[in-house]
Amino acid sequence: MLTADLDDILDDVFERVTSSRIFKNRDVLLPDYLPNKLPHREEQIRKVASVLAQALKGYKPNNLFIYGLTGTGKTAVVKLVVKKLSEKAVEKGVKLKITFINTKRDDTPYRVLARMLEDIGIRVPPTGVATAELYSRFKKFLDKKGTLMILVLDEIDYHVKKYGDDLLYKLTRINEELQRSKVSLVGITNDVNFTSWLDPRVKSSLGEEELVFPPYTAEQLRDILKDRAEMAFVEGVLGEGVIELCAALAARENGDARKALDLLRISGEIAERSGSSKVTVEHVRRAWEQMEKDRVVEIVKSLPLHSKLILYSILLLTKGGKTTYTGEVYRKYKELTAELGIETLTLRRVGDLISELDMLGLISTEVVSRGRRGLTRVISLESDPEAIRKGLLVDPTVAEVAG
Ligand SMILES: Nc1ncnc2c1ncn2[C@@H]1O[C@H](COP(=O)(O)OP(=O)(O)OP(=O)(O)O)[C@@H](O)[C@H]1O
Repeated sequence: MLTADLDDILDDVFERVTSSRIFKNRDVLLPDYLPNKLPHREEQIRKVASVLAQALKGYKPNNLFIYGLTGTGKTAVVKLVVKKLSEKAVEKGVKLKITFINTKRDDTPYRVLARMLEDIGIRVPPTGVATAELYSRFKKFLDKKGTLMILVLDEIDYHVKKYGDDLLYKLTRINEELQRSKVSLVGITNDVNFTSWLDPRVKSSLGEEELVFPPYTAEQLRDILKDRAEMAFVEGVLGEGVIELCAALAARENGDARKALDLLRISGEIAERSGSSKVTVEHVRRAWEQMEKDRVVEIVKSLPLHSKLILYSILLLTKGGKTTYTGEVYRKYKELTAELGIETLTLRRVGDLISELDMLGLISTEVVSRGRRGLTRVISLESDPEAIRKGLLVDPTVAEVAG
């Protein structure tokens, strides 16, 4: 390609984005944007605020445990409340330190402790100090400050599943070892079974106060989307039924506001790329399809190797919309493992992995009778073959057999 062509293309793209006829401010639809208003979360805001407001009187707030499915506004509510709370604390001259840590991003005990130290102004090298040492430094320096700390641990299940509840145990006991400071914990998770990972003492201490965030209904999502759409889109570009369709589709997916907002944003992006002056329900349908494909790619990428090889066998055997069955899949899978020179799982284990692929919605299976030869499962592909292929080929081992 000539450089001039490239310049033309980029100029065209930049021009289109900067002079968008669709978006006024696309960023307000991104997941990290924190709106000033959270419709249909008044009750949760009130509860979080009333627990944490004790800090303004100089008392240690009770620990708080928050549970709710993904996209139900847990992070947004807590962030909004702590933002206002720290403003109030400054206004009232109350010593309060609020630290927010996402333990999916800062997942190791080292990183969590390092972040806590950094937040009270102590620099920590990225590695090389024992975590026990970090913990005692934290206690020492926090106590020197004589302050109240609210420590929010978002997506706490990631940390606990990987590293156990040691750190959480220490943190729930920390006040017994502090003289002049106090720490309150706010744990957030979207995993219903999270507390089964916890020692009963940690569970009861973290859950001094508990709060559940219910999924949003389609009507509630509509209100949320309307508010954000006003800030995000140029007036009048949203076609009839766009918000309603986004809300209805996301309501079906466990009332997930993040998904609803993503859907609205991607619909706008598709409208923009296709040079349309309006966002229509057709753009929403295309955006939904694209999100579904992206979801499939992500699920496939995260499968273990043997599941990928089984799925790849199914992909080959169901070309052109055909169906296949367990015995045939097992033969193909055996060929692949032989070609790679790796162990072959038993037929029984492969049968289990096929059931898992079914549960993930990637394939569908139906048990049929083959007369005297017993039962077998008829297998067909349930998700987009291209998306499955794309997810599989990211794995170099699968790419090797795919030639
Ligand atoms: N009531 C609401 N009003 C406006 N926006 C909302 C509301 N609830 C959630 N959102 C938005 O939806 C997105 C997801 O919300 P949030 O991150 O708070 O969900 P979450 O429950 O913490 O999800 P996860 O468990 O996946 O972390 C964010 O962009 C947030 O601003």
